Amino acid sequence: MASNVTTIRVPEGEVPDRSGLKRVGETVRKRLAANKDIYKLPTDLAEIFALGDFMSADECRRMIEMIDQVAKPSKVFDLSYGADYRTSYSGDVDPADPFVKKISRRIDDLLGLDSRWGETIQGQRYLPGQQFQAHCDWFFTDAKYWATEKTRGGQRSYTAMVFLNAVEDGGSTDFGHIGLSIEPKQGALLAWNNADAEGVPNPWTLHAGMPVKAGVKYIITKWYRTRPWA
Ligand SMILES: O=C(O)CCC(=O)C(=O)O
Ligand SMILES: [Fe+2]
Repeated sequence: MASNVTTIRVPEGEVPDRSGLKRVGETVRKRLAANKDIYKLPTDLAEIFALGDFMSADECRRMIEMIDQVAKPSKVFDLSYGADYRTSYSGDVDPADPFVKKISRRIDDLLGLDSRWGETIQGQRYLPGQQFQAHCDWFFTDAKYWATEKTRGGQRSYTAMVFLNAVEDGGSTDFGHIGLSIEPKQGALLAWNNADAEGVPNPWTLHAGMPVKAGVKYIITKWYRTRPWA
């Protein structure tokens, strides 16, 4: 079962939501190129961007408290993954909460994306030994869940993630095929295009939340679709 964990299944034939993926990529590329605080990670294999101090220490602490209130064992979309695949605890922070709304809008604004395309922000907590093994955030359009997901916003285009604390040891976000490892830094945002410039889901975006060795790791993630999410 665990053997398919790192298998890359590139969609064959027609690529669902290709024009949407291409459009989102162009929108964000243009938007971030005009932002001098943005750092583009040094690779041509995927578009990955970083921004320090996206959230203040106070905002991070407040979000961590909210995550502790909603965190339950994490789920994965593809049930064929093994049991140790995503061992973190996660939960949606209240999308109606004014503070969550503020952070959510700030992410939309940074990327230049329509808030309607964004999923609810998900919080995630990793204790020592917990991890999110290598995966891509885009949906496998040959999987069962796609029948539902295609009607509720379609393919995932962009991912935005914020590290809410520095981790004592471990817990980096690793893009294994590209050879990039990003250490958690409080308030820092990472965002990447899950597709390539042509609108095809990009297997180079394979990434993992590496096991926490000491301390605890908190993050929030916001995934964007190609059409309004519902
Ligand atoms: O925890 C991490 O560093 C990665 C999280 C992740 O891949 C996700 O939320 O999609
Ligand atoms: Fe991910």
